[in-house]
Amino acid sequence: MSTHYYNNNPTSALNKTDNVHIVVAAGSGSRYGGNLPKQFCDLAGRPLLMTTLERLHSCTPEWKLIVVLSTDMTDEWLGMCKDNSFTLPHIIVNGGATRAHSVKNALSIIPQDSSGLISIHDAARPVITPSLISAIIDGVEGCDGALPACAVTDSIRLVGTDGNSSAVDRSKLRAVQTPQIFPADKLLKAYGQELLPVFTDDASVMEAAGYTNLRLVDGDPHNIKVTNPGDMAIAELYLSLI
Ligand SMILES: Nc1ccn([C@@H]2O[C@H](COP(=O)(O)OP(=O)(O)OP(=O)(O)O)[C@@H](O)[C@H]2O)c(=O)n1
Ligand SMILES: C[C@](O)(CO)[C@H](O)COP(=O)(O)O
Repeated sequence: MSTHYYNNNPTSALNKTDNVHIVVAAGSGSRYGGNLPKQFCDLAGRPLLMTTLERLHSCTPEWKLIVVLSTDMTDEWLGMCKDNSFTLPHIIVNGGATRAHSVKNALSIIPQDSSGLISIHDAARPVITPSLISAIIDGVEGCDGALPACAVTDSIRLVGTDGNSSAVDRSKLRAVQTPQIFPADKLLKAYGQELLPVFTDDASVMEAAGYTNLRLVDGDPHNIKVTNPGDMAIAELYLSLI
């Protein structure tokens, strides 16, 4: 796996006490569609990923940034950075077959004796705010990790294999967002296990490894994941409001 230190000095890239944001941006954006993965599509005049990175950095300027990119998009991303005079230092790591594998690749460059915090954030969630990040960081204290979650506002039905469905008590459900933040030592251990398709987020990886003391903090309904066509316009609107 190659590692690219964008606008940074590789010898001073990561120390064991560093706090790190891992921004996963190696997906193909199949639900969003189009020729370019959504994280490189235009949001307010430049590639979405730049907004995500800048907002994370402005909330936590001392945290290091790792960006996970598919190998076939790395040169294109570097070109976009040049074209947009985007100079924020970040380390680029190759993506994996699934989101979880992309995270694992990023973790492979973190010092194994790291004592910092690691945040994992979807590139596709550009409307991240300082107050949400602060609440999650505060939430990690004394826990195995902290993650933002929102109450579900639609009614929910569970669909069986026979096509029948039944109502579910939505008061017990939460929709989970990112960033999800964990002590590095625990996260590194958790990602040592075999990665299963059911691991759709990092909290599920931690839980499967026995780290069940996970604190849910109030999520932000504006912190949407750009997933389907139309979501970009909503994200742009939300950015203009916050
Ligand atoms: N192999 C993968 C798959 C996803 N991601 C990242 O994980 C985040 C959440 O995934 P999702 O929104 O599902 O993105 P895609 O996988 O690109 O979308 P789709 O499922 O529609 O193809 C995104 O920022 C995406 O780039 C990643 O880094 N590596
Ligand atoms: C990590 C996540 O954004 C939390 O809601 C979500 O699980 C990602 O799912 P996706 O299918 O990879 O978009």
